[in-house]
Amino acid sequence: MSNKLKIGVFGYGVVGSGLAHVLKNSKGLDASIVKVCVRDGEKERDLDSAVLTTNPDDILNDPEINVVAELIDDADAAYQIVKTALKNGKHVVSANKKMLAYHIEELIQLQWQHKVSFVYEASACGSIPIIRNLEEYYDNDLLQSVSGILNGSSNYILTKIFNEGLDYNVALKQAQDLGFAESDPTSDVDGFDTLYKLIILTVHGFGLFVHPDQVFNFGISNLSPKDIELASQKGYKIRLLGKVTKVNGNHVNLLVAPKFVKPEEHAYTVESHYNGVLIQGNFYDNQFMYGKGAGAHPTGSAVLSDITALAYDYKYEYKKLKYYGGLEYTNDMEVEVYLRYTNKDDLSLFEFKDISESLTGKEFNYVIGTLNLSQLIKIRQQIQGRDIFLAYLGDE
Ligand SMILES: NC(=O)C1=CN([C@@H]2O[C@H](COP(=O)(O)OP(=O)(O)OC[C@H]3O[C@@H](n4cnc5c(N)ncnc54)[C@H](OP(=O)(O)O)[C@@H]3O)[C@@H](O)[C@H]2O)C=CC1
Ligand SMILES: N[C@@H](CC=O)C(=O)O
Repeated sequence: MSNKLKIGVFGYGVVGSGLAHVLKNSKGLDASIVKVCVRDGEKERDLDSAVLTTNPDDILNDPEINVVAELIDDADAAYQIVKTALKNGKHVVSANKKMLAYHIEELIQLQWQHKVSFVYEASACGSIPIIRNLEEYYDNDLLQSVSGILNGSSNYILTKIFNEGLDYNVALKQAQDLGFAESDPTSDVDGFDTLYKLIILTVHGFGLFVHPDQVFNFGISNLSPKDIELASQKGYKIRLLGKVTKVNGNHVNLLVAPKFVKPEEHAYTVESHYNGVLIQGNFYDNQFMYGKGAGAHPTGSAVLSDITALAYDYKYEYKKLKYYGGLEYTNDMEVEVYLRYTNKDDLSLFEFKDISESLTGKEFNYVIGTLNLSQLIKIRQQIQGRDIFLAYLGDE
């Protein structure tokens, strides 16, 4: 892009203010924030009132603004903003994984149609440049799986519980106060945030659009001290993982669930709000990326990196979509799971093919066994609200 970057920012919360801070502290980029649109014009902010607005059109219809940074916590409003910005010929940077998970296919088409760039590195794994790497380096057929800890808040909570014995709700409150959690933190703890990120990584890693409803996701909100005790006795930690795997060469599966993690696995070492992504491929085997997955400055840095890329006319090429299509989604996969349940009738919902370990007691019942993921998808509405906890075993 030959022109100076004139940025219109939507949102001045954790990420928006983080971007302003890192931009102020980075030299050599000819870019400035000329307008910031927020929801509440009355809030106290460290911003010149001349740049502040509550009217989206002040950015979307300003011909001087050539880059829109969409950093708000409302996915529906974000979708409208991003669509209009692209249609108005503006380059767009976004951090909004929920919006992307539901609308990425349409927004990719729109950016092509209007010949602008749409980049969103901050939407997956905070400061880890995973999307750019999937685009540029893992741009061939060798990639077999991408898995890991994609959510900083849940990892922060699990670390605090395991390492310090902190109460779940206290740890969650800390994650919120530190700016790691989503405005609705159920997205973090119930695995939706991980799911949205995994969907984005699947587009870039495997060239496949998967609707969030197709994927089984389970979170950590039902975790009990008994689960932690059992995992610890076996020498495991519990971590919330997202995993996309190529199956039998022409299918792809996505899974989001807590996992019993062994000391020799990469995820075992990932603590606090850090994320860790394991990339597995033919011939190169395992590669691991690690970094801060949430918070103002790590995420602001990822947004700044996208803005800098725009200065060099960077666009995602979506090579996997264009040249490696043909993969289909499947949930027909065997998984080994740990299921802890309170009500004995709940066990009958699960069609275990074999059970390797079980315990039935007054207050604590569990089984470890194998079942098919497609069966879990079928019963996912039924298991909601029940006092059960589920974690998978097997490879990370
Ligand atoms: N926090 C993090 O670590 C990370 C967050 N993200 C993503 O970044 C985005 C922003 O998150 P975060 O900064 O934490 O959220 P915050 O809640 O801290 O800030 C949200 C901001 O959006 C503004 N806003 C909400 N709706 C509108 C609207 N319709 N028009 C204009 N402004 C609006 C709010 O305005 P007001 O201040 O007036 O309320 C606020 O400034 C989300 O999509 C999130 O998922 C991605 C990676 C990491
Ligand atoms: N709430 C998210 C923020 C970054 O994506 C997380 O905790 O990872």
